[in-house]
Amino acid sequence: MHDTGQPLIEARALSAGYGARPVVSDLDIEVRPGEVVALLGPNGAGKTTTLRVLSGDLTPMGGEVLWLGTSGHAPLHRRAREGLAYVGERAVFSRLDTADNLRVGRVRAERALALFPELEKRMKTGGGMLSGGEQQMLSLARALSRDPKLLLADELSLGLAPLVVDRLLRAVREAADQGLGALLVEQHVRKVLDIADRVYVLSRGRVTMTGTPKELRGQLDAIESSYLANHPTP
Ligand SMILES: Nc1ncnc2c1ncn2[C@@H]1O[C@H](COP(=O)(O)OP(=O)(O)OP(=O)(O)O)[C@@H](O)[C@H]1O
Repeated sequence: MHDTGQPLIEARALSAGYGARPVVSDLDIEVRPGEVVALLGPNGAGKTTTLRVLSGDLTPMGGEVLWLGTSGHAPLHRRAREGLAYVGERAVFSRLDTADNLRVGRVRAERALALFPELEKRMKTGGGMLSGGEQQMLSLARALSRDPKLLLADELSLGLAPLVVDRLLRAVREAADQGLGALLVEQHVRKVLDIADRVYVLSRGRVTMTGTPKELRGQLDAIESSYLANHPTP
């Protein structure tokens, strides 16, 4: 456990959604410096909605979000300037090479390569020609190179090979060991539990379980089968 201070972000009795309908309700969630927190749950549980409202991309319908100890709605771009990084869909410019992708993100190449040396041989390769894993390393390198206080990441490892998933999660863990707080929505339940300090499980818009990975180990099967219930196998 690497807890070093007051929460970077805190949701109190938070609800959010689209139109008149809340999709998530009564959320109490916090992330502190130095910790990796996993947000798990089946498709449609409201994980992306939770990240969006925490980031400032969606306005709360009820309750509050405290960002750096201050309550009130601040848009994503303001929170981004203050140290919030959001990694959602792969945001790589396919027509720019890796070096230019870093340049437009105002990231020093050396900094990104220190995080992901495997990108060095791909600096002149167009973003669209990178593998899914390389694209995600580039997205994560761009986010982490700015030394954010908080990382919110939505399915970093979607569709990636297990070794690449390990690599991305290890980079997040190492950044957290240097003080980053991270909230990760992740389908690879067992892998994320290997690096997480705490876990929230969301079901139908509410937190139904919370604890350390050790505390939740005995319930892994239940957590995973709740996913499977929403992913019928062919
Ligand atoms: N922009 C939107 N407008 C209206 N409804 C939305 C919007 N985005 C999501 N929803 C609805 O909100 C609910 C929760 O979606 P959300 O994407 O937050 O869940 P999730 O847990 O991230 O699921 P997934 O793993 O499938 O992305 C779903 O019923 C979805 O249809």
